[in-house]
Amino acid sequence: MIKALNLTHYYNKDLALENINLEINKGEFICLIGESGSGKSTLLSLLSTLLKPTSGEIFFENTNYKDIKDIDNFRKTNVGFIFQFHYLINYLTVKENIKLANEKATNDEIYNLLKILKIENLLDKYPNEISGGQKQRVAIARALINKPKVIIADEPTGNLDSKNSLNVFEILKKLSESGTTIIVATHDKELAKFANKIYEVKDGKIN
Ligand SMILES: Nc1ncnc2c1ncn2[C@@H]1O[C@H](COP(=O)(O)OP(=O)(O)OP(=O)(O)O)[C@@H](O)[C@H]1O
Repeated sequence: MIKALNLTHYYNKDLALENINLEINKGEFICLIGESGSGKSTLLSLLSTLLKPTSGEIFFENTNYKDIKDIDNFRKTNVGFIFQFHYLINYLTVKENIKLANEKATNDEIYNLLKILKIENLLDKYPNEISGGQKQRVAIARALINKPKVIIADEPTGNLDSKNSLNVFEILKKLSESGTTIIVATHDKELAKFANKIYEVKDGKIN
């Protein structure tokens, strides 16, 4: 589904990733592990079109990223993002935060999604009225509302306790089992065991 060929990325003159080759199939759950600064976030940014590689190619369902005309629209329709910090807007309710990602989402769609994530009772709450784990589940709902084919998550549990972290990975696992491709960067080797494949990024390389 996603294929990366000989990806190399420099920030100015600093090499961040070198000659990465990856093939990710539909519904796979991939974990990138590695030390801080090893290049995980850079790789996620390249795979999700947020960043253009210095050299190399990336294909999405056999289409070269370079041939995609409207990359913003491509990203909006195909990729859902989850980050370490939830980036919810404090003066909007849970429902309104999710609507920001998809203004056409109906109340029923939002309710059903929140029900799957077991937070349907939080629909009209504001972010500062709910817990950290609940906020991250709202962020997951926001990433899912467009029914993306791929979820890219960068340290999605970096800010959560172990129980909530486990819960987030269980949700991601279920999503992959229903066909969504999941690519996650994490420091946590135990949580990485949820993945079908673990890649270690070290000094900008995958061995
Ligand atoms: N925007 C940027 N400009 C310049 N250098 C950058 C930028 N982003 C990352 N780097 C550098 O690229 C290298 C890889 O960083 P990256 O953020 O991809 O690592 P990481 O494995 O995700 O780290 P962490 O686990 O701390 O998030 C590091 O040396 C970092 O300093």
